[in-house]
Amino acid sequence: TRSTRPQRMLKAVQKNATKGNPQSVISAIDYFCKNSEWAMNVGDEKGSILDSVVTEVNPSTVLELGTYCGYSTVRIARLLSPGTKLITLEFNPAYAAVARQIIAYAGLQDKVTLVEGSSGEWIPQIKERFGITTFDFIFLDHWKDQYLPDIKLFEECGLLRKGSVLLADNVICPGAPDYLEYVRNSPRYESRYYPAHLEYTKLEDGLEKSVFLG
Ligand SMILES: O=C(NC/C=C/[C@H]1O[C@@H](n2cnc3c(NCCO)ncnc32)[C@H](O)[C@@H]1O)c1cc(-c2ccc(F)cc2)cc(O)c1O
Ligand SMILES: [Mg+2]
Repeated sequence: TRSTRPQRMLKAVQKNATKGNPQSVISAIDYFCKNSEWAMNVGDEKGSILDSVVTEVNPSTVLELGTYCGYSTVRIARLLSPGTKLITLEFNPAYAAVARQIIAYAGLQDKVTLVEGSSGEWIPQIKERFGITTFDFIFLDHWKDQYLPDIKLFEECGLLRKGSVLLADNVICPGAPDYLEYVRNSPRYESRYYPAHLEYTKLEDGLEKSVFLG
C-alpha cells in the first residue's frame, strides 16, 4: 500500500538529516515541505517566532497540543534547559508513531513525553499523572475548533498561573476566531498577535501569544 505523507517526511529526515542534530532535522523537514510535499508543520518563519517566545519564557513545564510529525516538538525541545521535559499530546496513532521516530532521530527523546490520546481526555489527568501543578508554556496547534474548549479546560483544571504563556498557531489560516475573540476580550489574558505567513506559502497567518493574568 502507498506510504503516507508523514512516512515520506520521516524518510526524508532519515535520508537528509544528521542523527542527533535537531537543526538538521528541522531543515530536512522544511526542505521536504518546500520542495516535495506541503505539510502542516508550523514551518520556519512561524517556527522562528516560536523559538523566540520559548527562549524568552525559558519554561520549566511545557505542553504541546497536536504533535503531528513532531516538527514543533523538536523546535521546542531543542531549546529547553537541561532536565526540562515537554509533554505533547497526539491522538492519531499513525502520526504519533512517525513523531516518535523523528523526535528520536533528533536525539531529543529524553526531553519529550509523547502521550497518545486526546486533549479533552488527558488535560484533566495531567496534574496527577505527571505531577505538574501549572504550565509555564503551552503551544496550541491541534484542531482549530478545539483551541477554545481546551483553554477553558486549562482554567478549570487550575493548570495556568499568573504569567503562563499560551502560543496558538493558525489564528488566521485556517483560523480560530472564537479562540481569538476570547483571549483578546477576556480581562484574564494579555494577548498579542505575531503576523507571519502560512507555512511554506505567501498566505497570511500568524501566532497569538496570550499571557494568563491570574
Ligand atoms: O488543521 C491543522 N492542524 C490540525 C492539527 C492536527 C494534529 O493534531 C492532532 N489532534 C487534533 N486534535 C487533537 C486533540 N484534541 C482535540 C480533539 O479531541 N488531542 C490530541 N491531538 C489532536 C491530529 O491528529 C493532528 O496530528 C492545520 C491546518 C493548516 C492548513 C492551512 C491551510 C490549508 F489550506 C490547509 C491546512 C495549517 C496548520 O498549521 C495547521 O495546524
Ligand atoms: Mg499549525
